[in-house]
Amino acid sequence: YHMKVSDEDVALLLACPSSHNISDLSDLTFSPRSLPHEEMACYTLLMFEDLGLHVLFNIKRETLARFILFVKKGYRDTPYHNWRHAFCTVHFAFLLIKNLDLVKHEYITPLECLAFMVSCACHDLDHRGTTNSFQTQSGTVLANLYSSDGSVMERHHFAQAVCMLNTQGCNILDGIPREQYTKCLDLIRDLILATDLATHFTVFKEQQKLLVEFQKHKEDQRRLLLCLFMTACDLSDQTKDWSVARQTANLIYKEFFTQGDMEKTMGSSPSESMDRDRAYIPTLQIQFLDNIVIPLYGLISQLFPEAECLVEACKLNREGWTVADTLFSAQWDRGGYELLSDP
Ligand SMILES: Cc1nc2ccc(C(=O)NCC(C)C)cc2n2c(-c3cc(OC(C)(C)C)ccc3Cl)nnc12
Ligand SMILES: [Mg+2]
Ligand SMILES: [Zn+2]
Repeated sequence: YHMKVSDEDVALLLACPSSHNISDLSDLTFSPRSLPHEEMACYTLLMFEDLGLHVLFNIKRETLARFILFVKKGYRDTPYHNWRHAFCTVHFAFLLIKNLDLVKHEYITPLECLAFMVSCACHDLDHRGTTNSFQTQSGTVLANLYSSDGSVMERHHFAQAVCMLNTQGCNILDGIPREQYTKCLDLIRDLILATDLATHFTVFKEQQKLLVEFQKHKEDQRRLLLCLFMTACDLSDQTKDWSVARQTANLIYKEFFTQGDMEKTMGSSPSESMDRDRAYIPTLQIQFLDNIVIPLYGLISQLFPEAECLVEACKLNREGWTVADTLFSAQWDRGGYELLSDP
């Protein structure tokens, strides 16, 4: 298992020349999907260092580099839930921390900042491109392990994160005093579990109460805010321009339809979103934006006015889908699906 990341890989990453400097990446509109695949590990290292986390928690640069490379290898080559998605998620956390000045204004503590960045990197580790209900319905090993507690995939992602941290030479938390280490791991667990869509709705009601008057000194309120930020990071492609939002939908439905095909072969009938013969993507995306994405960034922008541009970007993408809808329905019977693929 250890041979997955060689000392040469680590040395290469430590010497990584980056074509942009980190300030180019710090704007809320910057799209991390525009960066070359082979530079993502390097930018992950640079983001952690830019936040000064290695100094605060005396993390050796070599340990951080090895951890990042292990996390990168911990993702499978699925259309959407891959290392690039994890990188985009970490990048958006970086954007929130920098642009909302979260640590400076004491919305989160430095330890919470570290847990937030690590949770984003690890939040979809070893994803197979299938949903929680697919695990349970097809009785996978992961379902046997976790289905009694729900959030099957998210519990697996957390278990994988713990496994990474316990790998020799990768434990970026081993420089932290015992009681802070436990608190950090507990927070990583909550933050990764927060990315289960099924629990999002219940928690979101709680988070809306935060709006009334947010008390920074209350740890449970900061934890709710961090869970809100986790879903915002997970969905951050929706805050970029139309070409990114459309391409992401393309990748997600590639995964969904593959799962639907598998479910058909297994004799069970897939839900509409998973069924390539029934799903109409523009309508599904407009519903997703209206029901989940826009309310989420809307709540964040009520707490942080500087995040208003994120809501505007999501609304523009919603417009994109209404235009696609008119185009699609005009061409739909003639296989308008190709419209989704890149020109
Ligand atoms: C563009 C976009 N469309 C989506 C459309 C539908 C769904 C979906 O899961 N529908 C239910 C199933 C049973 C059919 C998710 C979508 N999605 C996500 C996403 C969000 C997640 O959960 C949080 C982060 C908590 C919201 C968790 C996983 C994913 Cl893939 N990310 N981007 C998207
Ligand atoms: Mg996930
Ligand atoms: Zn994700």
